[in-house]
Amino acid sequence: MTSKRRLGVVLRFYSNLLVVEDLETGKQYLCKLRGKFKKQGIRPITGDTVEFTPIHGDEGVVENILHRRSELKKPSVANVDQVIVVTTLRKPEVPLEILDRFIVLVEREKLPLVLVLNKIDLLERDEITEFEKIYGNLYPLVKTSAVTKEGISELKEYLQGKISVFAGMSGVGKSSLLNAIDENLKLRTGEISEKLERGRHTTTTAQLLRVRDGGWVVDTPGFASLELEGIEPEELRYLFIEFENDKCFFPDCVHLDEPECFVKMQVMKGKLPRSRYESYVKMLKEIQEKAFRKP
Ligand SMILES: Nc1nc2c(ncn2[C@@H]2O[C@H](COP(=O)(O)OP(=O)(O)OP(=O)(O)O)[C@@H](O)[C@H]2O)c(=O)[nH]1
Ligand SMILES: [Zn+2]
Repeated sequence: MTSKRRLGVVLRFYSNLLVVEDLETGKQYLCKLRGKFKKQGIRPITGDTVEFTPIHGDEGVVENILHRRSELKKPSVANVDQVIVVTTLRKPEVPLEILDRFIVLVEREKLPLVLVLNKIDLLERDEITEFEKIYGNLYPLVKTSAVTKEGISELKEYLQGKISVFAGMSGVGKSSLLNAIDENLKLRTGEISEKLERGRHTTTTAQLLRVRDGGWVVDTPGFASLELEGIEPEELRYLFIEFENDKCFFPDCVHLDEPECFVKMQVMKGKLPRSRYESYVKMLKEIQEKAFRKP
């Protein structure tokens, strides 16, 4: 029996066992951890790339964790490549301020963002155009309908070869989009986990689901809490990526009441969307108030 080490991605956990997908063959292995991990106090998390040795059949042992490119805390997933922020303008009408909050939180994690405007089957042409005017130049924007399937293949292309987290307010259609992308997504947990689920093991951590045409999606939405916890008042302006913060008269300008503020001038001239600026001001005031209330 050959026991060559292979590279895999951690899909999910069952107490002390983990399911690893071979990066080359796509085959899934139920793995144990080498004892050294416990001694060293290190544990792989969902999304980690690991070196593992197949033992027999579909079992293996994890030998090493490779360098983590990124680590999201809620849900706890390593190596997330991008966040897909889904929003809608009707049913529900997601306030732009809520969308901007999602964007700020993703920017804070320094993760690439793809914006999805879903339920376009419910929208008039000019509603879409207006939305595009604000966000079209900031982020890749995919317009979709889980009902008519418009934009689904474009969205699939963004998922190719990447680990993606979906985010967005309740009811915008995150699950519906995943179903439209791959109708087996919810079921595709592999034979290994079926075997386990018949036992009493359950998985409590986030899981990666394999997308049929390539890529993985995290099974739990990201950024469930829209708290701006930990963001400094001086930091917020950099999370609005279109603000040209270095052009104001005062270098530390936070674009509120300072004179000769370039950002406010741009809003006045219509070169910067008012809604984005208003979201910024609301969030800034909220952060400032919290900072003030701190003992
Ligand atoms: N008209 C229309 N309805 C849609 C579309 N996508 C989803 N819906 C409907 O919107 C409702 C909510 O969709 P879900 O996929 O459950 O939304 P979600 O974002 O996963 O919601 P949470 O699980 O609460 O976070 C369902 O009734 C869907 O059928 C769409 O593109 N067009
Ligand atoms: Zn300014």
